[in-house]
Amino acid sequence: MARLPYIEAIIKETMRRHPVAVMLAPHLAMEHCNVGGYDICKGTRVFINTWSMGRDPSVWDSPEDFRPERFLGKANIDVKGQNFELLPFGSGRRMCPGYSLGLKMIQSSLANMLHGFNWKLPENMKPQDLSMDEVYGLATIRKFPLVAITEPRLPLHLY
Ligand code: HEM
Repeated sequence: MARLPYIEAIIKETMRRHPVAVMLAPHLAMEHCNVGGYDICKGTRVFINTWSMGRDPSVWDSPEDFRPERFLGKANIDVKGQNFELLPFGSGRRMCPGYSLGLKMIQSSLANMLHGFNWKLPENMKPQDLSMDEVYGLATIRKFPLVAITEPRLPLHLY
């Protein structure tokens, strides 16, 4: 995967715009603390809204644009809980313990799907017609299923 930086950038950009968990699991402040100038009292239940963070114009340039290139050459912005502007797996002791497996599965599936097939939208449909609306829930899913046409791009004996 280290040699497929654009695939990695697509996944980061997707997780910024469409995080699987819009709201991270509730966390409880064990002690009084101050985060970014905000006092958080002991016992406060804290909700992290990754959806809003990914669309914050004070953090992201043109946040509504889907632009994987924003992550190229910026290896310092990662999804592993150290860059607080992008927390699709949470952060700290309660962050997702399956993040490495999850990332590898998404990266290899996407790379294989793009390597093995040409993808296009159904006839007459333009990319801008594609609804990217979501349904809020424990995990965020598309409001309207994606319909795409695939055709093999490799010799048939390889499938
Ligand atoms: C792309 C795939 C995945 C995403 C986006 C994801 C996302 C998350 C998020 C956002 C949390 C909450 C973190 C927090 O509140 O700080 C979480 C927790 C958790 N995830 Fe994942 N996850 C993924 C895959 C997996 C996989 C593959 C496993 C197991 C094999 C897994 C197991 C868990 C467990 C056990 C927790 C609870 C951790 C705790 O509360 O201490 N996840 N995940």
